[in-house]
Amino acid sequence: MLIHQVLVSMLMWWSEQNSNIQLQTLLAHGDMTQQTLLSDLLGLMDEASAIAREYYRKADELDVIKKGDSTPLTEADTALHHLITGHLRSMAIGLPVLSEESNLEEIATRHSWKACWIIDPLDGTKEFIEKTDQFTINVSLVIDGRAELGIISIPCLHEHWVGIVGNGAAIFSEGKGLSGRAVKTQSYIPPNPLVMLASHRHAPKRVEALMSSLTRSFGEVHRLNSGSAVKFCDVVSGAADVYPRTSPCSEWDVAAGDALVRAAGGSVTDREGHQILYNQRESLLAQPFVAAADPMIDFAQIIFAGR
Ligand SMILES: Nc1ncnc2c1ncn2[C@@H]1O[C@H](COP(=O)(O)O)[C@@H](OP(=O)(O)O)[C@H]1O
Ligand SMILES: [Mg+2]
Repeated sequence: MLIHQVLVSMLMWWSEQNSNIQLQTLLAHGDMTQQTLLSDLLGLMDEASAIAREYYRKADELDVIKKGDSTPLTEADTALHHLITGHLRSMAIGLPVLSEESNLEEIATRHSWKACWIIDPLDGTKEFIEKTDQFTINVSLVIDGRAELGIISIPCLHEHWVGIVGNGAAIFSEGKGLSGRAVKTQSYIPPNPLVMLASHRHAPKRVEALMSSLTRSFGEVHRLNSGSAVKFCDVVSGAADVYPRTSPCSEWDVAAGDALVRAAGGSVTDREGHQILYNQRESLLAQPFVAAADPMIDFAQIIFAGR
């Protein structure tokens, strides 16, 4: 075998043995493998992304409703919610779904769920309405409170970013099935400037406070703005080193990115440096967290100590 063929097959973690024990146990119930699961999910995300783009083309004409937390809702959010929840519920592993657009009745028993899908059918609805291209579709599989699998689809790039904790992460192009390219996070190398992610909507004071705590440890800190869960993909791609979040968001905004970044070799922790648990509390609002490309740096301590 040629060296490059050996390298390519080594990088294709998704065609190898699934070493995520939690996922293995769950898939055994549905007689599924990691490959059949991913192939099914990529087909679903192809369809969802195409529908998202159709709505995006006519975004100026969509009715926008303000929700309780004052975030917007469009017909696109609702259509994607129905498509994705319907498909996930019908899969052989038969798991419940917690979606940003679920009604209270659908998730009334959520605390008794050992495993579930947590999804945001359209993350970055404001970006969608304002046509910045930076909206995503987030799907995560949570087992015993931990995000084990995450997919962030970016319809405007025709890409699906996928991670399974313990196995790896990869980028799959739309319509190309399982022929993807593996990705790993990169270590921070001093004295390079540290790149910190934020959104242009986040309160300036909050962003400045985060930047100054990082400046004390790293010297030069650059800010990169991205909308929605694209920020997690930026951590994985090497475009940024760290994504600290103290502004409000919900568990469906975080879980897929959490699994993706950890699967790619990075870290995602709460302010105490602990792994994030999902669907465990009364509130579905996410706690402050930090996602980082280099897991050897204790960003939680640097950012949150003394706050
Ligand atoms: N006041 C608030 N409460 C809860 N979540 C909020 C919020 N303001 C913004 N968000 C969340 O932040 C997401 C956008 O993140 P960012 O500002 O980093 O791009 C929104 O995703 P949706 O568009 O899915 O609602 C929304 O869920
Ligand atoms: Mg969202």
